[in-house]
Amino acid sequence: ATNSPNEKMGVAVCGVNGRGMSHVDGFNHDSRTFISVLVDVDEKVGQKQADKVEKMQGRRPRVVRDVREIMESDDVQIITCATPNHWHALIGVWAMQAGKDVYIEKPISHNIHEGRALVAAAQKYGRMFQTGTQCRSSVGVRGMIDFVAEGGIGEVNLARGLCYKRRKSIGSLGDYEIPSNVDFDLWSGPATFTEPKLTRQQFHYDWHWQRHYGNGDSGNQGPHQTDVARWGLQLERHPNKILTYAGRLGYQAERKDADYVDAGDTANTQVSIYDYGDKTIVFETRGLSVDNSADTELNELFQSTKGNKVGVVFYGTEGYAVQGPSYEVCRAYDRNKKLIKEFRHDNKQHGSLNNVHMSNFIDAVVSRDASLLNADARCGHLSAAIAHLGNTSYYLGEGNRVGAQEIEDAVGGFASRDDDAETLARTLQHLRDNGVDLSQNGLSLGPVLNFDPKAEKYIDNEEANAWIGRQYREGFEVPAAENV
Ligand SMILES: NC(=O)C1=CN([C@@H]2O[C@H](COP(=O)(O)OP(=O)(O)OC[C@H]3O[C@@H](n4cnc5c(N)ncnc54)[C@H](OP(=O)(O)O)[C@@H]3O)[C@@H](O)[C@H]2O)C=CC1
Ligand SMILES: O=C1CO[C@H](CO)[C@@H](O)[C@@H]1O
Repeated sequence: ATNSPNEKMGVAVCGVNGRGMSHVDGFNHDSRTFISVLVDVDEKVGQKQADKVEKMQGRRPRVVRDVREIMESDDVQIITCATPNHWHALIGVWAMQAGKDVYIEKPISHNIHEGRALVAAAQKYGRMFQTGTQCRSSVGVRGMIDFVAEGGIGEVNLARGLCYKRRKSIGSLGDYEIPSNVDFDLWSGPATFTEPKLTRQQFHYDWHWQRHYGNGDSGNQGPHQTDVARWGLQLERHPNKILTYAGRLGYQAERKDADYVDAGDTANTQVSIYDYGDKTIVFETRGLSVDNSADTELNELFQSTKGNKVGVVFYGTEGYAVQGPSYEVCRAYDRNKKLIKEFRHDNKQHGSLNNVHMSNFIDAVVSRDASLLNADARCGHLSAAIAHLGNTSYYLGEGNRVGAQEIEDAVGGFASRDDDAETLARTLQHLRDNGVDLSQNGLSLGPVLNFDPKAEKYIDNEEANAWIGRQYREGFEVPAAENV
């Protein structure tokens, strides 16, 4: 390691309004790298954050708006991406084609086609690729996963991921002015323009809840937890069958206006069931309040009846293992829910999770050994795909607002290791607790999707296959895996 910027590897961070500054922290913290460029389509955001980086490392990074400008730069060896989701894959593919190593935020893709392209590009160009799922570098999570693998809670065939995270309405659907500093053409990139162009009040962050750019909370918070679920169940593949019931509900009650239309179009309440043959993952998203909910067992396992619950529960024949509520702490319980073991990532002792995950990536970059990576492209692809598969079932059934009985019948006929009727009953109770009138605004039921994990296509379902990719704008096409 050296203190001379010239002898360190230069890092360009793309998208620095929020998460990108954690990338800055992580790479600034590692003595092998320095921040050479900030890329942001909002020049003002880029300059403001460059002031901070200059104070941090004593050298001002260049600020550019268009990521294409840095592909040939000699002071850029690594490109990281914390832009909105619809840009992740294209930046990743372009960077790897240009010979850069990449650190890409979760979900690494906006759709399955993009995840495939990233996996292929990393392989073809021999680049190091780390996914921003930092739980993979948590000593606590790893300890729990090892414990589960050694049979610590018996045989395990079911994991439940939870994103119970309060998300208020993002404001009414409208026609809003694009902030003057933003180059909207560039911001949109691979996403075709909508008409009107901007339909949400807050430009930043709330794109997560518009499917054109984001993937809802199942694709935002979700990939952290589905990744842990997949890891613990040792599932290095896609599922065979998927079923979702979901809706964007409760905002009329929240706003006390029966006609209120929120600008988001991703589900804020969603249960997706993934059948992997011998194992099941269930992922539950709840954006309405879960305070004092009727989820007796989950309340016990998370040791709380209040606030958000973000984590994973593994159900074993001899007990339970739980990641959450933080990424640092995991616990194992016996069948009577008596605590038997705790696993911790101690930020003081082990280093902050964020930084450790980035240093793991830098280790691989320096040694050119991809086997060191805690979350490579395929890992990121499989976990992001879980969100895309579940959302596709929702989008295809959206708006049918079927009754509870119809959902119960559908989940009853679906091969699952979960008590599906109980999960449905809890979900319905949760909605009632939040003032949702289920006779008017019920959940929608998606079709069962049969998926070919090898071909990465839905079986005999062209409507679903249309969601594998998207219509790209000219100049912003994410190539097919075969053409990267
Ligand atoms: N691993 C983790 O724990 C976390 C991961 N994330 C992930 O990070 C990503 C960003 O989230 P967040 O920071 O909250 O979102 P924000 O909307 O706050 O920030 C995104 C930034 O990216 C900029 N941007 C948009 N397009 C481009 C582009 N083509 N090139 C360069 N910059 C661009 C935006 O510009 P403009 O200023 O014009 O809007 C904005 O500054 C998400 O994908 C999210 O999933 C987020 C939080 C935690
Ligand atoms: O990864 C993430 C975890 O939490 C953040 C804050 O809610 C999310 O927005 C984010 O994208």
